[in-house]
Amino acid sequence: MASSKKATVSVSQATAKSLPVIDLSGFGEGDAARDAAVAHAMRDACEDKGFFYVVGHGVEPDLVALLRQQAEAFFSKPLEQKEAVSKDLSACNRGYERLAAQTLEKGGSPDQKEGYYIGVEVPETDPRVLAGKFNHGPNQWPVNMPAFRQTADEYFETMVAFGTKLMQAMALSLDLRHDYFSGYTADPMCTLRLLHYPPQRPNAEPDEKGCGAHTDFGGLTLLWQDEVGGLEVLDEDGWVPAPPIEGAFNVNLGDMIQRWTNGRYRSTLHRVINRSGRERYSIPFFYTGNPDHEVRCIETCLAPGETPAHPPITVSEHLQAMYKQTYA
Ligand SMILES: O=C(O)CCC(=O)C(=O)O
Ligand SMILES: [Fe+2]
Repeated sequence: MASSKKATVSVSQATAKSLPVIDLSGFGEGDAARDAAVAHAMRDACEDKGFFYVVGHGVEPDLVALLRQQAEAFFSKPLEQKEAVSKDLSACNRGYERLAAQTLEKGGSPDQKEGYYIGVEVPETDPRVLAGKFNHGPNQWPVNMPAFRQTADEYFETMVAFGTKLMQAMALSLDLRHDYFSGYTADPMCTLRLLHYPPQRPNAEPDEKGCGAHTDFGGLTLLWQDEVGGLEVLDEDGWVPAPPIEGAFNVNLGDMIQRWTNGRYRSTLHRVINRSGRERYSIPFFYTGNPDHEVRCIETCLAPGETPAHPPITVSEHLQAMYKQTYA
């Protein structure tokens, strides 16, 4: 990727020591030394903050731009049209979530963002839906926006492949076989979320944010953010910016990975404050894995004599517990 060199330079200036850039190009293509180098960089990043940038991921910039365009077109519609595909109408958390519907920071003000959730398309007649399986079901799609659905579907598929590759790199980083997570990456139930943040209001409550301080629930989050900025990550010295780098994704680990690695790999607090005075768009993709897969403390994450801090749990059980906490 032509932009990766330039990108590496700009982040080291922007966020000082905080967030590394990992170049995924060539990973998993038969060059053991290259794979080891990626795994090594990933281990350092995951043990530190679990927050890093990825370039060389192979996601086409045009695809991202198209989805960003579709997101803006949808969020620009009148509220009644957006509410016609409200998440409240879905039994599996798909569709539109209005401004201030979520409060990610415990005890904080509601988040100044609106969103749209898309998941794996599972028809109403599927036995898993009939059995009431958590978060399984059909998506909702806005009417008269065929490109919205088409682009989201294509993006979803691309991001599943990207996330699967990162899980292979993570396995190597933990001194495991590259396919250690294959049960988790088989039929993953991921969530694509389109987000729109209006500019921070001048008369806002002092604690008001686009997205309150939180850690992500699940596995990997692969975040594309536009050029506006506003994402911040908590570090030893306080909140540090995680500014956009053209062509790079922000990747961070969720609580489930922290649990899986017995705390060796980190899920870190982050938040968004859109101080730019402009509209901000971002597209997080939550790679949460196979819902039935068992998350059991990884053996290479236990020091001699150490015992797991948590009992085994399935991906689905973990996610349900987390959803209950934020939407309670
Ligand atoms: O919009 C962003 O930059 C971050 C969003 C986020 O942290 C989340 O959706 O979990
Ligand atoms: Fe997040």
